[in-house]
Amino acid sequence: MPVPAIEITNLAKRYGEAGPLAVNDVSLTVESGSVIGFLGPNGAGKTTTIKILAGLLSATSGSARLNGFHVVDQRANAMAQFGAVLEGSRNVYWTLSSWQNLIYFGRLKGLRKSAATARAERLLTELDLWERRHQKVGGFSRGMQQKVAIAAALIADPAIILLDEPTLGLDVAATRTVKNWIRTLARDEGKTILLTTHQLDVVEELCDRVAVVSSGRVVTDLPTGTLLSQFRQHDHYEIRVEARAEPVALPDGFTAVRGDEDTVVTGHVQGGDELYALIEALRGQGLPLRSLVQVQPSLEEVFLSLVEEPVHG
Ligand SMILES: Nc1ncnc2c1ncn2[C@@H]1O[C@H](COP(=O)(O)OP(=O)(O)OP(=O)(O)O)[C@@H](O)[C@H]1O
Repeated sequence: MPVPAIEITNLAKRYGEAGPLAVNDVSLTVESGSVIGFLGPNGAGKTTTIKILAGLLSATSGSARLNGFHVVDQRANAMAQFGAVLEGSRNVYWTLSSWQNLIYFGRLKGLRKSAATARAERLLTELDLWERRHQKVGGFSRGMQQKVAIAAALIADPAIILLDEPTLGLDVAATRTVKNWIRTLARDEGKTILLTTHQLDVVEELCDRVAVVSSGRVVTDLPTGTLLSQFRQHDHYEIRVEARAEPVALPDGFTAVRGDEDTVVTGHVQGGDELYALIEALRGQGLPLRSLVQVQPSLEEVFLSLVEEPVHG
């Protein structure tokens, strides 16, 4: 069997002597070339796990390996396997330019000057930062800073990429750039990517698989499609009709909230017949239809229901 890119075995982490377990017996195997979403509510233990993988924190018990190398016992080899962008950290130096940052991190990762230069040139060009390569990163927008941070993580062309909230705080265009880039790294370059996010679209578009952690434990580990389809069986609709003074008569299970202009009808619809029946009921009352949207659950709602009742494949 090929060596997994990431292998976490019974990992636990307690901050301080008597603190709670931030990570509580996490085991996870990620095969080479896949993109895994490492998801969970705030405080679930995602960042702590990633910091242990990145050698920035020591585990209380259990082990982690990157391409077979133990992150503590074979530290130098393990550290050469990955690049990381950590949440809430300054991953690059703001007083340096993007060019200086990339050369610095390239040299730190053991690249020769010529290799670092060639790689930095390629990364900055791909990310559309070449023209501004000599400007200080501190003056860049959040999206550009994030692009530089990702480029710095990729400078030594690592096989494994750890991304903690890679699109947090980015605008639509920067999010699209980062997502496209992650997709290219995975599909065209065969990188293994572990990412955390609270954005459902990022999971849907990028992740082959999703592991959900809650209170330091993995509660679900499934292919993305399988997991998301579990939450799409009961389709939730939001229908806006013109607001009227008289109450709206609705089939069982639907609620209507009247606003100034629209009345918003919400509820779960089991199949097309029920949806038609609802629309007919509204039409029968002479209520002009303004809009109809299928509302997808947020990741937070998915997490909440998983914590209450884990889904298994
Ligand atoms: N340096 C620290 N000292 C003490 N407790 C900590 C420390 N860092 C994190 N924790 C605690 O460990 C638990 C897990 O935190 P962690 O940051 O790993 O969660 P997370 O899943 O990444 O959350 P988020 O989605 O909010 O980033 C939380 O209860 C947090 O308060």
